[in-house]
Amino acid sequence: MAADWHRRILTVWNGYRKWLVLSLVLTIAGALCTLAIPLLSQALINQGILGNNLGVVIHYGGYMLVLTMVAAGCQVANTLIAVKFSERTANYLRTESYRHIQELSFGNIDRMRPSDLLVRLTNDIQNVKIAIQQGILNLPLVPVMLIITILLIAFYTPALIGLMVVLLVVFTILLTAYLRFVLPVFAVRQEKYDAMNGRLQENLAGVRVVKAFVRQRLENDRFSRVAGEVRGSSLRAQTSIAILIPTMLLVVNLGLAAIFFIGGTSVLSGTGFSIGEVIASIQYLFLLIMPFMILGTVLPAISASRPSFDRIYELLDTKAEVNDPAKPAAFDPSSVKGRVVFDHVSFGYRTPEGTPGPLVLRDISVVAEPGETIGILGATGSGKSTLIHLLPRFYDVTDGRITLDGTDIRQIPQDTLRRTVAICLQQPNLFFGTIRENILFGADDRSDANMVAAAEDADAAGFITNIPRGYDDAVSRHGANFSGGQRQRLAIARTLAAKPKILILDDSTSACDVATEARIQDRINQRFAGVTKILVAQRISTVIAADRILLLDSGKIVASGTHEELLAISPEYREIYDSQLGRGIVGRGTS
Ligand SMILES: Nc1ncnc2c1ncn2[C@@H]1O[C@H](COP(=O)(O)OP(=O)(O)OP(=O)(O)O)[C@@H](O)[C@H]1O
Repeated sequence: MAADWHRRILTVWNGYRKWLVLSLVLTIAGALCTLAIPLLSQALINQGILGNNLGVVIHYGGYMLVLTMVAAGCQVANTLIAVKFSERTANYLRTESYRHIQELSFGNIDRMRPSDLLVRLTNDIQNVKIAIQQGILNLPLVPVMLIITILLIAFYTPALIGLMVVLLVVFTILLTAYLRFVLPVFAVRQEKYDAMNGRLQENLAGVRVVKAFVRQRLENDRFSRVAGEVRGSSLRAQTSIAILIPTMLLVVNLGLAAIFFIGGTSVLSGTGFSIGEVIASIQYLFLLIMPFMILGTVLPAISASRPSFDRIYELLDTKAEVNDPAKPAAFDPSSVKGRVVFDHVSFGYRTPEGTPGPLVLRDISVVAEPGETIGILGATGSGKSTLIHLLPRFYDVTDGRITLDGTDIRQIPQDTLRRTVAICLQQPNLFFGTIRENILFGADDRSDANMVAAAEDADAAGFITNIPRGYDDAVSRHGANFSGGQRQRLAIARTLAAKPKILILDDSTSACDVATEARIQDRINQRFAGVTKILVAQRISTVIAADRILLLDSGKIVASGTHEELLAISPEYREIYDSQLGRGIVGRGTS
C-alpha cells in the first residue's frame, strides 16, 4: 500500500494535470529569470559602471527589474496553484475518508478508536496538505536551479568551476548527513504528536469520568509525559534544522572568501576576471546553495507526511465487513408483512486483530409473525443486543440465516433493510441541533404531524411542550440537556417517526419508570399493531406483555413462551421474576 502512494496522489489530481504542467512551466520560467540576474549584473558592472556608461546601466537595470518582477509573478502564480492543489487534495482525502467511515460496518468501527479517526481526518490530512504544497512549490526548483547554475558557471566563469564542484560536493555530503539524522527525528516527532493527540482526544471525550473518579492528577501526569516526549522530539527536530542552515552558510562564506581571493587576485593581476564576473560568481554561489536549502526543509516535511498518508489510505482501504448483495433479491419494502425468522443463527465478533472470535450466540432459532411482539430477556452480556443487531445487518451472521418475509436479509440492500427495520439503540445518542431535527432524523415523512405523533407515542410530547421553544428547542451534544429517561424517549420518538415495518427497542425504557414504560408500550401497541416488535430488556416488566418471551443465557435460548408459560416451565425465568417483581406482586399482563 505504502509503495504506491505517489500513484494514488496522482489519481487524486486527475483532471488537474494541465495545472501541474503550468506549475512546472512557471517554476522553470521563474528560475530562468532569477538565474539571468547575475549575468545582467555582470554586464551592468563591466559595461555600465566600469565603462562609465549610464545608458547601459539603465538598459541592464531595466532588464533586471522586469525579470525580477516576472520571477515574482511566476512565484505568486505558482503559490496559488500549489495552494489550490493541496487544498483540493486535502478536501478529497477528508471527504473520502468521512464518506468511507459512513460506509464501514459496525465491526470495522468497533476496531477503530474514535481518537484515531479524528487524527486521520484532521492532523494527518493537514500533514499531507503541507507536504504537497511544499513539494509543488519547491521540489521542481531543485533540478532546474542546479543544472542551470552549473551550466552558467561553466560557460561564463569557467575559472570557478573547480571551486563550485568542491562546494557542491561539500553541500551534498552535509545534506546527506543531515537527512540521515533528521528524517528519523522528524518521524519520531510525528509519532509523538500522534500519541499526544490520541491521549488528548480520549481524555476530552471522557472528561466527566475523569472528574467523577478524581483522576485529574493521574491524567495530568500522563499528559505531561506525552507532552514532554513531544517537546523533546520537537526540540531535536528544530535543533537539527538550526544546525543545518548555519553550517551551510559557513560553507557559503568560505566559498565567498575563496571567490574574493581567486577573483580579487585575478582582477588585480589582470589575468582574466572582471569585477562584474566576481559579483556574478557571488550571486551564483547563493543560487547554488538554494536547492540544498530547499531539500533540507522540504524533504523532512514530505517524509513526516508519509505515515499520515499511509494511515489515511489504511482507512480508505478498509473494506466494509457487511456488503450489499451483487444481485439483490426482488424485495418491495412497501409491501413488507414483517415475518422474521432466525434460522439456526450463530455469531461471533471479530477479535481486535480482525480474526474470527468465539461465538457469543449459538444456534438461535426464532420465528416472529407479523404484528407479534417478541420479548428478549436475559442477564447482562447474555447476547441480547448482539442478537437484534443481526437483523438490520449491523453484523452478518457467522452461521445460519435470517429471513424477512422469506428473503435472506443478506440479499436485501442495507439501505432498504434499515428503512424497514428500525432500531432504537441501547445508547440513545442524540445529535446537537433541535428536538425536531432529532426526532425526524431518520424519517421520510418530515411532517409536523408525524413528529408530534411519534413524540406522543414515545411519551415525550408532554415534556417537549413544556420547554420554552418546544420542538424547536435545542438539544446539546449527546443530549446532555435532557435526563436519561427523556433522552430515551426522544430516541424512541426518532425510531417511531421512521414508521418501520419491524420495530426493535433495545432496553430503550430502562431509565423510565414502569408507568411511563407501560404508557409507551400501550401507545406503540395501538399505533403499530401490524408491526413486528422486538423488545429487549433486563427488566421483566418491559417484556411481560409480549406475545412470546425468549430467555437468553450465554448466547443460547434456554426458554421461550408467554409470561405465564415461562413461569410454569422455566425455573430460570421464575427466578428472575421472583428477584425483580417478587412473589405476590402482579405485573402487567399477568392474570
Ligand atoms: N462490539 C463487540 N465486540 C466484541 N464483543 C462484543 C461486542 N459487543 C458485545 N460483545 C460481547 O458479546 C457478548 C454479548 O454482549 P451483548 O451486548 O449482546 O449482551 P447484552 O445481553 O445485550 O448485555 P446488556 O444487557 O448488558 O446490554 C458479551 O460477552 C460482550 O462482551
